[in-house]
Amino acid sequence: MNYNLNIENEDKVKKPVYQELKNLLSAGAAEKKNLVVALTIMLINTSINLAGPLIIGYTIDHYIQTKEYNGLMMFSGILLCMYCFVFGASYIQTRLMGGAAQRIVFNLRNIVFNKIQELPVTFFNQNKAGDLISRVNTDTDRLNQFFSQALLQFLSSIFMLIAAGSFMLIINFKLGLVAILPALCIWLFVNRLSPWVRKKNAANSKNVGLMSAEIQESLSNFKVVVAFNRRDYFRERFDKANQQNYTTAIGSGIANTVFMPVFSLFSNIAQLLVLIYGIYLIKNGGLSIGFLISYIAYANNFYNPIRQLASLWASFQTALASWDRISKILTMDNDLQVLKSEEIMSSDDRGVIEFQNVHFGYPEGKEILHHVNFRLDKGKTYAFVGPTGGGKTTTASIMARLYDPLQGKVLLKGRDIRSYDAKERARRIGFILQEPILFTGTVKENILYGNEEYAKDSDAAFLSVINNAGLGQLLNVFDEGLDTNVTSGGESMSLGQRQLIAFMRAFLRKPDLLILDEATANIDTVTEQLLSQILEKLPSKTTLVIIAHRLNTIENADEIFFVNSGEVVQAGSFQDAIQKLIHGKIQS
Ligand SMILES: Nc1ncnc2c1ncn2[C@@H]1O[C@H](COP(=O)(O)OP(=O)(O)OP(=O)(O)O)[C@@H](O)[C@H]1O
Repeated sequence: MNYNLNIENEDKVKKPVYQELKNLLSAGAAEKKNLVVALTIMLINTSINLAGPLIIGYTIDHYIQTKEYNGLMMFSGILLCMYCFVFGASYIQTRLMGGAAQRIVFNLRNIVFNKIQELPVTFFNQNKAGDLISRVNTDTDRLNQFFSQALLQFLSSIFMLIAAGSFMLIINFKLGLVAILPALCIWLFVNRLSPWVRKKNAANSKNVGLMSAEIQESLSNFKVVVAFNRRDYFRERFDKANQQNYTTAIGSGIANTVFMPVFSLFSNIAQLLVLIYGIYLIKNGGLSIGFLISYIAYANNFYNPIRQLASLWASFQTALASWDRISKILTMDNDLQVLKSEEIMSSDDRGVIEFQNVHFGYPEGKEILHHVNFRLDKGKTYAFVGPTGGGKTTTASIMARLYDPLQGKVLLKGRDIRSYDAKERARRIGFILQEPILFTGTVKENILYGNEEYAKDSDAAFLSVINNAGLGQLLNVFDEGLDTNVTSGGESMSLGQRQLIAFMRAFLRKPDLLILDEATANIDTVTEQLLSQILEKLPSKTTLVIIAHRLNTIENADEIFFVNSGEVVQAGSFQDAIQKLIHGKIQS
């Protein structure tokens, strides 16, 4: 599956407007009830507004020309009541839609965020965090604007347009045709230009995302930026992204306003035509003055919504472009699915983890692992060594099913690793990354991350769990022990401290397989020795995989594997491996 959100699907078919609107409305499906009530109010209001000109025309012909002022007062009163009702109903409708729009965006943000959480590591490799933030924040906000302000105006304009058009044709068919003809020119114009406007808006949304990604990258790497004095470099990059954003924003601004003058021109032409032809009809006795006034009001009621649609069209197109960006995330599936029908083979005798003819490459990259076969047995310690970029972390990531092989199979306890659900797999496999990730909170909360077993323990109970596991001494490096605050996603901790927290986090889960990817590289020698003593206390069932560059870390390994140029070669014990290296049987 292609997880790159910014790769456009070339053969995307253009959908008709009603289909697009339906898609957009699906975002607000949960607010259907409120939308229906608001829509009903809108229909009543529009109908009342439509009746207005008819009543005015009737009053002119029957009461003003005949000077019956009682009737005039009565109809003026009726009109006043109608307009007051419209005012009250519009207020209710606006409040209803404002609340509904906020709830739609609230739910949508949750849905998009949860969806992002479900997606595999490849998705995060292929998309920049800043762009994702922009989709969750900015694009959902644009939908909010559409739902709270534009949607009902949009629908009411369409309704008013159809109703006023029909009224005009019913009252006087020929005059109706004269009035409506210029609108056909507008329709042709809009039809031709809409794809262009949509493209301009999509380009602008994309650039907002790219700019946000640029900001995110420089902010999250600010230390390197400052240390290498690369502020200019990032300033230049930001300037470029900002410039692109500015250019596309101007493009979309022009596209969004291009309809306006055209709409005004044709609506003025229409009114002029109605007036000329209407006077001609009055002269020949085919129309009364009252009706011509009603007619001009209807022509207004017909062209005003078109003018309104011109500005709403932009909002509609922007919302569509944003909905496109959001729904791209929503339609993505995690391709690391759990296999349902995997036959459970006899477990332990097949080892803890086994690679069977595994081939792997990152998306759009060359193959990294070729034809890899090995088996790791229960309770043993294995070391994976090899040159930088040789494929050690990739091999470990496949063991933890962060990725699936392109070919071949990985077995966990004799069963295809794809048949384990995520919870079970995470319970069985502990993975300490080269750069452990911490979350804002306390040391305790970070150790307990993803561990339900001790989640409800009191502080004292949890401390005794830590002490019983022999981890107590590791807490000495934190000023306030378990209560030490972790801020800015771990930035307040040294790398070594972060590694210790990640170590305790993994250790307490008592996994079947514990992978340490350069996990002790930033810890002082004394603490490292302490860690190796603690590792000896791991349950005898736990298989340990150590990825390391320092020889002392792997001395006690039962078996060494060399990982180089995508090949994983079994090299025997530490001594055997050294001998093989000396005699050049393994390429270092
Ligand atoms: N997310 C990724 N997307 C594309 N290519 C990647 C990705 N991660 C790693 N690679 C590539 O895969 C190859 C193996 O990388 P890997 O991280 O597995 O090596 P390593 O042996 O662990 O290196 P080191 O000792 O430096 O940690 C490298 O060529 C690297 O550029």
